[in-house]
Amino acid sequence: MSGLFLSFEGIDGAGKSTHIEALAAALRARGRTVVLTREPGGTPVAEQLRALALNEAMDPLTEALLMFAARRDHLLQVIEPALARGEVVLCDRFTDATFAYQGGGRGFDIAVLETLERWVQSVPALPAGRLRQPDLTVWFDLPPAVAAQRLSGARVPDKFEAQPQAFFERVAAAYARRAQQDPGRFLRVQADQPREEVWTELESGLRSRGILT
Ligand SMILES: Nc1ncnc2c1ncn2[C@@H]1O[C@H](COP(=O)(O)OP(=O)(O)O)[C@@H](O)[C@H]1O
Ligand SMILES: Cc1cn([C@H]2C[C@H](O)[C@@H](COP(=O)(O)OP(=O)(O)O)O2)c(=O)[nH]c1=O
Repeated sequence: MSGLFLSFEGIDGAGKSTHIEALAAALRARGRTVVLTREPGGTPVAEQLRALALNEAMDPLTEALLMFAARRDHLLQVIEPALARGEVVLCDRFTDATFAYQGGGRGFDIAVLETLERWVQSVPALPAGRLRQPDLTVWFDLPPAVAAQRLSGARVPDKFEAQPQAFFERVAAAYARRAQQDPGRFLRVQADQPREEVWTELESGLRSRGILT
């Protein structure tokens, strides 16, 4: 069986965590081996970089470099080996999050992010010039005001979750731009609905792409 790489994106509180576990169970029930992982993180080195990036103040270039450094380690140590074994990788966030948070939220230079993306996502398994990208990115699209309501009081906010709503408006707009640039890779799910309806929309999108049978 060939490997499958799915990433999950959206602003904080959009509902990713709620649905990733259920999807992992659905895929395992169909006989697939599933690797559940997340960014920044997924390896000991990348988890240390995550702790820095999510808790310490730093300039946007430093933040972007930490995200991509964590990603490089995660790709080489976890994602590429799993794909080579024919497994399914479900990754809670990937590079679109850097374009959304550092690019949109922080206003950092997109051209620099594109350069880093080319460096980091060039992997030995692919011919020169081709980048490792998710086969599909599920984008939980939720208005920032609704996300803020969901998260209020629910957990201690990290550095990003503590940002004002205007930051998340920019993040959401940057996700929309990324999706527009590569519509075939994105499955947009309208996340402002009850959990069961979000799941139904996700399931039917995955069925229509042959990922769930
Ligand atoms: N469709 C939904 N409607 C209402 N609340 C939701 C829905 N999906 C998730 N939640 C709640 O919103 C909060 C954020 O969801 P979560 O899955 O943790 O989001 P994310 O992983 O994208 O940050 C949680 O408290 C979760 O229980
Ligand atoms: C992958 C990535 C995440 N982030 C941010 C988005 C989130 O606020 C945070 C961690 O994401 P996440 O794991 O979704 O947080 P949680 O599980 O607590 O909801 O890191 C970036 O700013 N850039 C990135 O490249």
